[in-house]
Amino acid sequence: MKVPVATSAEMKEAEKFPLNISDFTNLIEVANDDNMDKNNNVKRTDEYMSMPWFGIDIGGTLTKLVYFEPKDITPDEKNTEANSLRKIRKFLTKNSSYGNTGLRDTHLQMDDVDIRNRKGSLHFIRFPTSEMSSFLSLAKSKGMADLVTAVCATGGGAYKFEKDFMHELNMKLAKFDELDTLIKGVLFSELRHTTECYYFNNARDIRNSQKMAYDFSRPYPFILVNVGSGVSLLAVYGPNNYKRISGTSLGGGTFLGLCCLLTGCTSYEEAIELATKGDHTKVDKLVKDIYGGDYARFGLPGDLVASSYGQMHNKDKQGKVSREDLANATLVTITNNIGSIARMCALNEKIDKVCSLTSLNLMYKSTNF
Ligand SMILES: Nc1ncnc2c1ncn2[C@@H]1O[C@H](COP(=O)(O)OP(=O)(O)OP(=O)(O)O)[C@@H](O)[C@H]1O
Ligand SMILES: CC(C)(CO)[C@@H](O)C(=O)NCCC(=O)O
Repeated sequence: MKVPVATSAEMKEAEKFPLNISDFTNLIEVANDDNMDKNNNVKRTDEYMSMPWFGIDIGGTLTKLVYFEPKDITPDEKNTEANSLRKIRKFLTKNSSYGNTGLRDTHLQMDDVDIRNRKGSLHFIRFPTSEMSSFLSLAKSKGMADLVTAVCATGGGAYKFEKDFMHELNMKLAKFDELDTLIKGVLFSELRHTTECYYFNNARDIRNSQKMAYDFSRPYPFILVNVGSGVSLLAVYGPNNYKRISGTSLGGGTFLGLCCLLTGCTSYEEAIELATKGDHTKVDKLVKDIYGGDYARFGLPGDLVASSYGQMHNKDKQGKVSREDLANATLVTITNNIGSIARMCALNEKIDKVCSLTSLNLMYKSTNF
């Protein structure tokens, strides 16, 4: 595969940009007929939109719903507010679970957010995409269809489920590209100085390393690694200037799928719990298992994984590993592989900043409406 490489002009251009609030005034996109082309792709973003404000990111594994709760409602507004709108606001903000599988991540809530001259809170709700039909039924029973005729949507599911939204809720999906949205989401949360962007100092000795805030005030250029079900790698040169440079199908979905197969676990939470307790060195073949120590000539330390799952061809060893070890090895395999690809991309692009974004620790990537 040919990997596109940044020209020196592109690199120079990229370095000029500091992070700038004016880039994000279009965060609330407007979903209405005038604003969408015949395929419901959004054309313009500069109009007023009536409440409620929602955005939905329908991914291959998880659907993420973001809801803006206005906190500056005037008494007048309260009086004229539709009863159904008030009910929906209460339903979403007073509960933390919805139906059988919907959950609100209260720890991710963003308060005192200014959007389109309104002050309020952003609430983040998620459910498995496989439960889309239950979500549509719930949304219908709560009267969503009476209040909203179009909702801004991203992720592959915005395309896949477009007809279902129309059929079940009579609701249009105003579609935004998932990678455009991803970048806006990253820059939006960074602007709020929430130190969502961090790194580990002394990362080689992870048990003694500390989590440090990363100063993202002059971000460009950077490589963005989006670990969803699959993985996309982007080279970002400016708020509206990026390219998708690579991808891999070995992502979060692979971790979860392999873990379920290998350990019999049935949920992501269980898979992560197991992985946290296990030891991958019982499963993998390390450099020292092959060399008896380091492979010094090429700088490969003895503790480096030489071959993922490399001990598992041996029946005796298979009998000695636990479910925890297998889950840990799966996590290490997937994350090491993503790390290697990210490093290769960074070298190719001559970019020294790599930012990884992942639901594996439940960060939300899109804050688009
Ligand atoms: N509660 C959860 N249930 C399922 N997977 C989870 C959960 N929490 C984190 N994950 C991990 O996050 C991954 C999904 O990440 P994300 O939501 O970013 O992807 P997606 O948007 O569904 O996929 P894609 O962008 O590839 O379409 C899963 O594959 C899994 O590894
Ligand atoms: C298909 C998407 C973009 C959907 O989010 C993602 O899952 C992905 O980037 N997968 C990896 C595809 C590849 O091998 O490049």
